[in-house]
Amino acid sequence: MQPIPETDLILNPDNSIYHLNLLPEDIAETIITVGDPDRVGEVSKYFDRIDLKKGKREFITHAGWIGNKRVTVISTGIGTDNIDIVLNELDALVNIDFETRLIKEKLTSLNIIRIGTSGSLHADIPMDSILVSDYALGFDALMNYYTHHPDPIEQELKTIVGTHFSAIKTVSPYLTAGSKALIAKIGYGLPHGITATAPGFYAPQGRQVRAKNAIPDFLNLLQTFEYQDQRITNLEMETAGIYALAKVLGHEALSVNAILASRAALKFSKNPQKTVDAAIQLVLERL
Ligand SMILES: O=P(O)(O)O[C@H]1O[C@H](CO)[C@@H](O)[C@H]1O
Ligand SMILES: O=c1cc[nH]c(=O)[nH]1
Repeated sequence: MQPIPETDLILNPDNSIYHLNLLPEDIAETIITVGDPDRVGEVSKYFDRIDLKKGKREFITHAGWIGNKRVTVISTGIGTDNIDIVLNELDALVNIDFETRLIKEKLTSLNIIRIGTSGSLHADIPMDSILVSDYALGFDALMNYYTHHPDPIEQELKTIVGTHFSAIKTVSPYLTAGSKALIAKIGYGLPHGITATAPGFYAPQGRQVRAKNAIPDFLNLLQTFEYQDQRITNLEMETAGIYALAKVLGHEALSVNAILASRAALKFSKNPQKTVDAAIQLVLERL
């Protein structure tokens, strides 16, 4: 095995990983990701003890303890381009020996739980609810750059989805399941479905402010997808990248969505912080 060159695995002068600015001993095996850097403190304020605060750019990390469980919370910023960085660097922190630059013989599988905000596509998933992503469907380009192998159920759903969205010539959506173990442990009793991950917030989520949409019926296409007991429930910007890269790298991943927008009712939450806080408390209680 050849050592990974310093152009591919970049370490800072203090041996921390390039963007996250973290050392291997800084992270726990349970990682909560949030998009907004300000949400990191909203999670860690519930820790019994915080023993690490670090950051660089939009990647803010707090680590600490809930009872005798060590937990890390890290912000990803917006979009799957940032997820590429966060997932690869978290994986490197546990699975690459920074001294030898070799992949470790014994690999560690992290539990990665996103607490994000999202918009619901259906009237029966109201604003201010909390939803868990059984699957994530990426309309972004990230996974075109990685070798990945959908399992038979993912492949079947991906094919049906591809047919449903075949009018959109420029994208080939990718689909990955969330961790069954984490869904059972943390997602029980919550509304659930396929989360669509968009490469933007406005036209890529069917919004129109001034710039005109090239795919005017995109929202309707999302809302009308149905296959067996699955439908596309909500829209956000990171989950598909997390689910797909976590699977490629051998980690367990779950996305918990605080629903702030109801695209069916054309309404946005009047108290988003309360809903986000409810999602944070729910996840921490079930960890
Ligand atoms: O609240 P976060 O986690 O950032 O998630 C959602 O909010 C952002 C857009 O406002 C996107 O990142 C989207 O995925
Ligand atoms: O509608 C929404 C709400 C939050 N975040 C998104 O990406 N979309």
